[in-house]
Amino acid sequence: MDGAEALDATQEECMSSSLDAHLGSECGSDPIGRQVADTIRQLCAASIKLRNTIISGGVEARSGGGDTNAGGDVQKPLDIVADQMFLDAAKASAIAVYGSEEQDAAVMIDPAAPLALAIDPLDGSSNIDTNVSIGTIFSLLPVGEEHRSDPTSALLQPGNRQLAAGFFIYGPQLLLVLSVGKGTRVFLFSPSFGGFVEHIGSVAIPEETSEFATNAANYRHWDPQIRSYIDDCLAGEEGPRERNFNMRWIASMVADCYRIFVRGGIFLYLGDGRKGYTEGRLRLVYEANPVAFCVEQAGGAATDGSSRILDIVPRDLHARTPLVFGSKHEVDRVARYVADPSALTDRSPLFGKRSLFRT
Ligand SMILES: O=P(O)(O)OC[C@H]1O[C@](O)(COP(=O)(O)O)[C@@H](O)[C@@H]1O
Ligand SMILES: [Mg+2]
Ligand SMILES: [Mg+2]
Repeated sequence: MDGAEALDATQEECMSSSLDAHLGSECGSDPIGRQVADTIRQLCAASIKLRNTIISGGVEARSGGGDTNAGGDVQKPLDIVADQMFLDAAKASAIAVYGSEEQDAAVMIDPAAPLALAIDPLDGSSNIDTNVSIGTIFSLLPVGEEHRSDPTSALLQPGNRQLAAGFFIYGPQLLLVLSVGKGTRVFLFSPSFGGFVEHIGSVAIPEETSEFATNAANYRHWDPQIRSYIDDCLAGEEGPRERNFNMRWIASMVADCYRIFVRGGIFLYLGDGRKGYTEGRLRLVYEANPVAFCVEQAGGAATDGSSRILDIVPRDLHARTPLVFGSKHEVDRVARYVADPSALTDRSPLFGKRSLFRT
C-alpha cells in the first residue's frame, strides 16, 4: 500500500467513525432529530474556532478583568469571545432561544424554532492563563407548544427533558463528550481529518471509586455531614472506609468530569457557609443539567446531595445548585451522610466527631 492509499484508508476509517456518522444514526430522521444533529454540528464548528483562538495565545485568548456577569463572576475576554462564537452557532441553527452564563437574560433568536440552547461558553475561566484544560458545556431542550407564548420558559424545564447535552474540553486534545440520550460517547477532534471522530465508544463510569474531587479549601465552610464524608475518606485504611482515597481538583468542571468518565470518581461542590454560596457555585441549567445527563447516560449518578439533579425545576436561568456526581455507589453514599450520618452501619463512632483537618 503506498502513502496515498494508506491516507485514503485512514480517511475512510475516520468517515465511518465520525461524529457526523454517529449523529446521522443516533439522532433519528424526524425533523427534531435532524435539527438536534445540525445544531451539534454547528456547536462543533464553533468549538474548533474557539480552540484555534485559545492555541493562538493572542490577546483575546487571555484573561484580564472585565464586566461582571449575572452570576457575579468577572468576565474574561475569552468568556466574551466564546459566548459570541456560540451565539453565532445558535443563530445558524434551529434555536429559538439562547441562554448563556455570559448573558444577563436569555437571547431570543427565532421564536418559531423548535430548540432552546443553554450554554456555559467557557467553563473553568480561572484556568485560562494557566494553560490548564477549559471547556464549553451545552444543553439542548425542546420548545413545545406550551412555551410558544414565551420561548425563554423552555430553558426552565427540568434536565430530564434534555434532548442532547455535552461538553467540549480544550486541553491537550479537543474532545467532545456527548449524549443524545442513548449512552454517552467521546469524540476527538482530528486536525488531519478536519472533524470529530469517535474516541471512546460508550462510556461506563465505574460504580466504585477511591478518588474524590472537591475544593478542600472550603472545608471549614461545609456542613458537618460533608466534613464527615471527607474525613472518612481521608482516614484511609485506618478509617471506616478501610481503604485509601486520592484527591484531584482541577477547578475546570469539564476536566474533573472527564477524568471521572475515564476512571471513576466523585465530584462535590455543595452549598457552604460563604456569602452567596448557600447553593454552591455551579449553575443548574447550563452546568449541572448537561453534566448530569451525560453522567447518568454513562451509568453514574448526579444529585444536589440528596435529590436527582435532572428532576429539579430551575427557578431561573442562572440559578445555582449544590452538585455531587460520579460513581454511583459513592454518590449514593453521600446522600446517606446528608440524610443521617449516624445511620451508616459501617461507620465507627470513633469517626463520628473526629476531623482530620482539625486535629
Ligand atoms: O474556584 P472554585 O471555587 O474551586 O470553583 C471551581 C469551579 O468553578 C467553575 O470554574 C465554574 O465555572 P465557570 O468558570 O464557567 O464560572 C467550574 O468549572 C469549577 O469546577
Ligand atoms: Mg462553568
Ligand atoms: Mg463559564
